[in-house]
Amino acid sequence: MANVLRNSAKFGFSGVLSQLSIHSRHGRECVSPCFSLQQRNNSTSPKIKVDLDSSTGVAVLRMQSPPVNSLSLDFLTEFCINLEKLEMDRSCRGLIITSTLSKVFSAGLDIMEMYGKSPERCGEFWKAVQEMWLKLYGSNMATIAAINGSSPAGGCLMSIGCDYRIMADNPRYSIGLNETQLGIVAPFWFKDTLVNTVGNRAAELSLELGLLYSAPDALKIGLVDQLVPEDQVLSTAQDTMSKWLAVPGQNTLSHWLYRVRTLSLSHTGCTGSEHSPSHWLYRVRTLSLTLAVPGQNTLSHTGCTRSEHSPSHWLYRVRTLSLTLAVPGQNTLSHTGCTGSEYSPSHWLYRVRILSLTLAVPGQNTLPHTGCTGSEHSLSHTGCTGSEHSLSHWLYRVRILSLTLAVPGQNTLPHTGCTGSEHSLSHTGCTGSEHTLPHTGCTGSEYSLSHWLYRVRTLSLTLAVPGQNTLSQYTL
Ligand SMILES: CCCCCC/C=C\CC(=O)SCCNC(=O)CCNC(=O)[C@H](O)C(C)(C)COP(=O)(O)OP(=O)(O)OC[C@H]1O[C@@H](n2cnc3c(N)ncnc32)[C@H](O)[C@@H]1OP(=O)(O)O
Repeated sequence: MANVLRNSAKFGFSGVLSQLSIHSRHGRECVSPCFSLQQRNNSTSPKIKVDLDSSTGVAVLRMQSPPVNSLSLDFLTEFCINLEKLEMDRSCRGLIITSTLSKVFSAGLDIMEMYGKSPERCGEFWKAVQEMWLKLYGSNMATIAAINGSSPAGGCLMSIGCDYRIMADNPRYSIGLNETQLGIVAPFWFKDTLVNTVGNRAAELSLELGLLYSAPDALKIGLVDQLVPEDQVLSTAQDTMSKWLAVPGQNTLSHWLYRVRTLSLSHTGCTGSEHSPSHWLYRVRTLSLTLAVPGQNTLSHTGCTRSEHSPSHWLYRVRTLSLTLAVPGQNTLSHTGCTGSEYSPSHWLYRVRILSLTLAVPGQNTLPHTGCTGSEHSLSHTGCTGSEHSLSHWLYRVRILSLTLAVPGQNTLPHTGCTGSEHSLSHTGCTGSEHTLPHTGCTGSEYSLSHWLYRVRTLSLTLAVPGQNTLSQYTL
């Protein structure tokens, strides 16, 4: 195994990656996802077995592809077809995913798919990986991963694509997104899903170091929700599922409202070729940026229908949408002007993303605004000088600053042109009535920094709700 992995890295994952991303963006469009899935399923013996209990509405999907349930194109195709069938079967409300193999849930993406293959095949493969995640994470069924063995990389992605994870209490089993250890950069949606599961810091550490966690450690960081003796993994999943299915409207509210963080736009009623995952995964960012622009956050952008207009739906959804996805569709490394060693994947890809998120003030957070030049590799591209260049200073401050700036109508970077006093709140450069404080109804002692740093965070979140972004509606 080690040889396979070493060879894979040696023969150029980066080349494969670039081939794949090019192909994904320009590849042929998929007329019907279902049709294309069926077309490319060439396997003979089933790698997936599904049993649906019509009395409970719960299906158990068993992965049975020795030796390690690696996610090959055939495997993924079969997996997606089965998922799609269950999704369309209204009697099925819950899905449990498990493995028939001893010791392994899934070894993740099939390494053999990742070198020595034609660009077309790589494109198909990568599309299938995305489809697997989109279908799973976007499922209307309650989903539980019954992890009865090791689950590295893509296996972990599959697990965190589910609503709940029960793992065999065996310290020899491991789980995690270890791609970095293989010289592969986990795509942003792997990262987002991990962040949703374990939080920012744990995800950052995990991805930068490519960590695999033993079952007990995985429980500690929240990567799995429960450990049970190996022979009870499935029965516990079945018991747990009944709790999920007992939640009123489980297929809608509780399930969706909290999960849409990453997938939000696939939920927006788009049809036809727009379903093509590669298309979506790359475009969603740009589209969502639009949604995050104050004054343009209208529902019509998302194709939502009446029932989706319910406030609770939107309050949760748009809030996370605008924060999470308020990433300029272009905050890739090329925009930051990074070169050479700065591409070091584990460090930059994960950190820059956070940084650029911070700078994601709609409409104004483009680097051209910051007048960046050569030195833009550092955080100085925000135009700040002197001691502000210190990295730790910026990484922590900019985050707060940008929240402040995210207040509609006041979040203009051109306003910043900060000088001297920019360490104070006046660094937004606002004057007179533009001062943010009068807008928010704050007075006197409320101007104090600590007050602001903590309050503005909440305020700006609130303001990101479409149609309600008016300060007058809030009594502070
Ligand atoms: C396309 C570019 C985009 C990249 C973005 C996403 C990137 C990556 C996501 C991934 O999922 S990459 C895959 C990462 N997977 C791993 O690191 C897991 C590696 N495997 C293991 O750690 C172990 O095999 C195991 C799962 C813990 C099981 O251990 P066990 O001791 O039971 O079995 P082994 O002897 O190691 O393996 C048996 C047999 O299976 C082959 N194999 C294992 N993993 C894979 C795999 N991922 N793909 C293909 N084949 C795999 C292994 O070579 C052995 O084969 P033989 O030597 O018996 O022929």
